[in-house]
Amino acid sequence: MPLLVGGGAMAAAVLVGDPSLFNVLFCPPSMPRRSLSLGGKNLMLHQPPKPISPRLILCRSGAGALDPAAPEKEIPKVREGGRDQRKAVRIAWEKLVRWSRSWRSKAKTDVVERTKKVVVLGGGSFGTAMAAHIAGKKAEMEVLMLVRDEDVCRGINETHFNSRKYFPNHMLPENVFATTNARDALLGADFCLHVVPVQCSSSFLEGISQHVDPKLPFISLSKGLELNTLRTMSQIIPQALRNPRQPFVVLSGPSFAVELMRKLPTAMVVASKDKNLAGTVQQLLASPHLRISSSSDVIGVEIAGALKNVLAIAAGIVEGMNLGNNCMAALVAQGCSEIRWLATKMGAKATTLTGLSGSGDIMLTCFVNLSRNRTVGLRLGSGESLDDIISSMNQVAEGVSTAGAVIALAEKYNVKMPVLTAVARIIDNELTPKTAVLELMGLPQVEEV
Ligand SMILES: NC(=O)c1ccc[n+]([C@@H]2O[C@H](COP(=O)([O-])OP(=O)(O)OC[C@H]3O[C@@H](n4cnc5c(N)ncnc54)[C@H](O)[C@@H]3O)[C@@H](O)[C@H]2O)c1
Ligand SMILES: O=P(O)(O)OC[C@H](O)CO
Repeated sequence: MPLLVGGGAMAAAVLVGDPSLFNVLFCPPSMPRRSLSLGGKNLMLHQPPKPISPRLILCRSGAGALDPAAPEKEIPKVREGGRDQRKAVRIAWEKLVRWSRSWRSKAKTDVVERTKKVVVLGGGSFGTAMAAHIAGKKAEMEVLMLVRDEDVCRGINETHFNSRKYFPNHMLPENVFATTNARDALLGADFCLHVVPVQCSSSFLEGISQHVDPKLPFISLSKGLELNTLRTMSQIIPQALRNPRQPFVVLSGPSFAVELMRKLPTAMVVASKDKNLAGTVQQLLASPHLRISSSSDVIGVEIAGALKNVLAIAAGIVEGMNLGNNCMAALVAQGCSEIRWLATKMGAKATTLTGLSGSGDIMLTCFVNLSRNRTVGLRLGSGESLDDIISSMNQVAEGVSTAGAVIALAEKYNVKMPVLTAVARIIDNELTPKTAVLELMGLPQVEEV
C-alpha cells in the first residue's frame, strides 16, 4: 500500500477518491520521496523503509492473550534510536513497574477473602458475564443469579450454561448457581449486583424489597434513565426499597458482556458517595483482566452511561445512512458536548465525562458493531421501522427509552441538545433520519463551547 506524505497530499487524496487506498503519514524531510500524478494532482509518495503493520504492535489477541504461561512472540524492533534514548525509555518503564508493584503490595485482599455470597439480580447478558467474573475470583464464593425463567435457571444449575439466549459457548464457573426465588437469592448475601433493565427496575425491586437486608450494598450496572420520572438508578434503588440509606455504588464504563466473558482486558469505574464502599467494591471486582477505577461522582458516571446509549443510536443512524467518517466524527464530538453540557449542569465533574464512563464508553458504543444501541440506530438509518427492530431483538437497548427522558431533562436544565433531541424525534417517528440530518446541518454556525 503506498504511503502519502504531507498534509497537501492528504488533502489531495481526499479530493481524488478513496483515502483508504493509502497509508497517510507525515514523514521527516530527509526520507526519500518520489512524486506521482494522481487524479491530475502531483503527490509526493514513498514506500516506507519497513512495512508498518498493526500486527507488529498487537502480536496476539483473543481469549487467553494475557495468560502469563502462553509463549510470547518476539516483537520486531521497529524504531531506530540512540542508545541514550532507549535507556531513558527503559528507565521510565522500570519506574512505572516499581510504582505499580509497590501499589500491588499494599493492595488489600480481605474483601474477597471474607465474601461468601454475591447475588446477581438479572440473568441476561451482562448479569451472566458479571456472575462468571466474580465467581472466577474465588471458588469458595457462592454466586447466585436471580432469574425469571425456569428453563434458564435449570440450564445454569444443571449444565453450567446460560445458553437459551446468551453465551452458548461459555461454560460458567462451578460456583455460579441460579434461582427463581428472591428470598433464597438474597438470604445471607454480602453484595448485590443489579443488572435488570432500568425501565422495569423499580417494579422489580418493589416486588423483592421485603427480602433485602437494609445494609446490603447494591452495585448497579444498569445504564439509563427512567422514562416518566427521569430518575437514575441511584434514585430508583433506594426509593423502590424504601430505604434512603441502602448502600449504593454504580459500576460503568466500556464493557461488552461477551468480551468480559472472554476475559479480554477491560476497565470500568465504580462511583459512590461512600469512599470506603467504592474501595471495597473496587477490591471485590478487580482482577488481572478487569481494572476498576474509583470515583465519588455518582451523577456523572450515571448520566454519562445513560446518555451514551442515545448517542450510540445516533452514530448507528449515520452508519446506516452511509454518511461517511467525517460525519460520524462530527456527530460523536457534538454528542459528547451535549452530554457534557447537561451532565455538568446536573452536577457532574468534567473529568468524569472524559473518563471511562464518558469518552471510554462513548467510543466503544458509538464505533463498535457489538453495541445493541448502535445496531438499533444502524437499522433505523437503513430504513427499518422501530417496531420491526424492537420486535426482532431479544436483548434490551436502553437508549430507546432513555432518549425521551433526556429531552425532558434538557428542558428542565435549559440545555440545547440538537443531536440527542433528533434521536428522540426519530424514535417517536416524528422525523425521518434524512430530515433530521438536513435540519442538523442547517443549524446556525456557532462558537465552539
Ligand atoms: N450487555 C452488556 O454488554 C452490558 C454492559 C454494561 C451494562 N449493561 C447494562 O446492563 C443492563 C442489563 O443489560 P443486559 O445486557 O443484561 O440485558 P439483557 O436484555 O441481556 O437481559 C436483561 C435481563 O433482565 C431480565 N428482565 C427483563 N425484564 C425484567 C423484569 N420486568 N423483571 C425482572 N427481570 C427482567 C431479563 O429476563 C434478562 O435476564 C442494561 O441496563 C445495560 O445497559 C449491559
Ligand atoms: O450493547 P449496548 O449498546 O447496550 O452497550 C453495552 C455496554 O453498555 C457497553 O459498555
